Amino acid sequence: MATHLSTCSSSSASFPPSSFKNQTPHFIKFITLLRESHSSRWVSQIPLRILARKHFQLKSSNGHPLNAVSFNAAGNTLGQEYTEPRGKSFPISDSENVASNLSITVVGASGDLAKKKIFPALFALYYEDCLPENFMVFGYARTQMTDEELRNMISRTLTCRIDKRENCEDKMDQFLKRCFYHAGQYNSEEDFAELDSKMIEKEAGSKSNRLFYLSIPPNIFVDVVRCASVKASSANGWTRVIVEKPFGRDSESSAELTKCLKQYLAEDQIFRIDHYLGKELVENLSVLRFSNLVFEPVWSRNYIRNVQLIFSEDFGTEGRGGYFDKYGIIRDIMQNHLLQILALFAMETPVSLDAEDIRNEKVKVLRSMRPLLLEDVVIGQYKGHSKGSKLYPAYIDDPTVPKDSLTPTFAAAALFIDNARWDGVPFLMKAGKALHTKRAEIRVQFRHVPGNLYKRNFGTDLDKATNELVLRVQPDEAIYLKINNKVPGLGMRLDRSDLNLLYRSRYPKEIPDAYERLLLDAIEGERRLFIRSDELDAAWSLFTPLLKELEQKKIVPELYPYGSRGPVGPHYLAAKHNVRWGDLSDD
Ligand SMILES: NC(=O)C1=CN([C@@H]2O[C@H](COP(=O)(O)OP(=O)(O)OC[C@H]3O[C@@H](n4cnc5c(N)ncnc54)[C@H](OP(=O)(O)O)[C@@H]3O)[C@@H](O)[C@H]2O)C=CC1
Ligand SMILES: O=C1O[C@H](COP(=O)(O)O)[C@@H](O)[C@H](O)[C@H]1O
Repeated sequence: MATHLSTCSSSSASFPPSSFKNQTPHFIKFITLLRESHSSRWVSQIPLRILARKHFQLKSSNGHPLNAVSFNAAGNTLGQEYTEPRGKSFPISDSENVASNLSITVVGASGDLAKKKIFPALFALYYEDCLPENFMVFGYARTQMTDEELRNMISRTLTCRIDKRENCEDKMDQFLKRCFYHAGQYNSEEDFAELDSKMIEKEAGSKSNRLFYLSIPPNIFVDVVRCASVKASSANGWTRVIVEKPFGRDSESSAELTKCLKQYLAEDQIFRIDHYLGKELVENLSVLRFSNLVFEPVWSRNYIRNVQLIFSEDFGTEGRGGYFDKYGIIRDIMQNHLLQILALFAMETPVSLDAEDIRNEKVKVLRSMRPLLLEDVVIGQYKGHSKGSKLYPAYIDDPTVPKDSLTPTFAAAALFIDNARWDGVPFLMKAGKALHTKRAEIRVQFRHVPGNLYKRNFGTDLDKATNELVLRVQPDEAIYLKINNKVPGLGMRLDRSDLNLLYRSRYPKEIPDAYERLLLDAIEGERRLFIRSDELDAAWSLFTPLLKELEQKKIVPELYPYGSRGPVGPHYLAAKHNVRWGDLSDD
């Protein structure tokens, strides 16, 4: 049976409360007796949900008791005093949180990401009973809309899980009733003050926690944070802000953004999202490594020959060319998503699963890495292509992209971690748009078996006989290990097979979207899957010199046809480091 670490619950005043619904009868009896037998005020005053939490069952995504980080007795995540951005400073007690409101404001509610990911993820959390009883969702953007129009817009994007459809329509109606809209400018304190009034009205006077999701272009991040923190932050609970990428274009602009955000927010109020960290297989990477004895001992240069981080999409920048042309694939995918996976993959065993322990280890990896050199990078850009009667556009056919754009839509790079564990092991990244397939995977190629007894059976190409561990992040999540085995029969013929953990066979239920996990964690104050500012600085330090050189030298990307396997450059790059791309043999 699978062990489920993450469970959610909602509150109730009756006894036994709804939060006890998953408790054993034994536990409920124990709490009942405890309450009945203690006349002392301390037990009778402990809210029931807290007693339930302190027992064992509610878990956030790191396996810690739900709320253990954000709702601890000291008041906030690190046990420090919570500093509220309007200048007030006070501890928040556990009991105060029990009856609190949660208001989630999606800034940029009219946009693509909000419709595609954020509202559906919020609904999924609601459906799964992961949101507190008193929660509300506010949409904020410049577009004029009524509450009803927002609800219509959202309702078109909501879906029920394939495996959980019970009462789904009713749940949708209930969810939509909790959604409200406020139109305003992003730099208007007045408009945010009106939003605040609307929130207070709906919050019905009780204590409120507020989460703002900045689903807007980065040039207006700071305006929104200023207006929201000055005029719409919670007066008596926590205020947190989820910031979407891009976090700057290089070290300087990123540092500037961090500095500006920190004028209004403390670091622990800022949740920099990298949605790849919320993907199921990326979460499983550490579990696989640290909870199985067979992997950790081979997780080093002694056994691993190279690691490959591969991302490809079978569509171009359609509709996002304006944004993409300023950033390119290196900033869009490599500097964040792939580098985050690399850091998780390569980190030393953290002291614990606490956010700071994990982020400390990740930052050490990033700081041990060599900045990228131009000679270890190749770039490409897709060109138009016709297949039968269908015409596929070139990147520069996008009307929002300049005709002479040199922005890479494809890149491959070899990175190195100069520490004792990984010295000399190439970490190869490859990312591209408009390729022949959509996939994201981590491939670990092991060294040759020394003095292999079966060399004769493999022939001379030992590369073909090395073990390879693949974590297929998407689509069709799987973890498989390529091994050599004997073909059954009287002879001695060797074969390559896969030991395959295919998620859809093993776990026939829908895997939650990454945004669900991340939103839940932000609500819980769990920061493990969010990027700390020093991680961000270290990540930019690796890529900034290369990005500047590419731009200053106006390096021309190698063209590749839309829908192809990309340019040939990556093959030379891999060969230079004695690597063979693993995805070629798996296609
Ligand atoms: N879309 C995606 O798949 C992904 C997006 N992101 C990031 O998420 C954020 C939001 O993305 P997305 O929803 O695609 O963005 P959109 O371009 O759809 O913008 C979101 C909203 O912001 C407002 N807006 C757009 N452009 C401007 C502008 N120049 N000035 C002021 N307001 C503007 C619009 O609302 P209104 O006019 O009503 O005010 C729009 O509906 C961005 O930071 C993006 O980089 C990250 C990963 C994936
Ligand atoms: O952050 C981004 O990610 C998407 C790909 O995300 P996925 O979860 O669908 O794999 C990518 O299309 C986009 O360009 C980038 O900004």
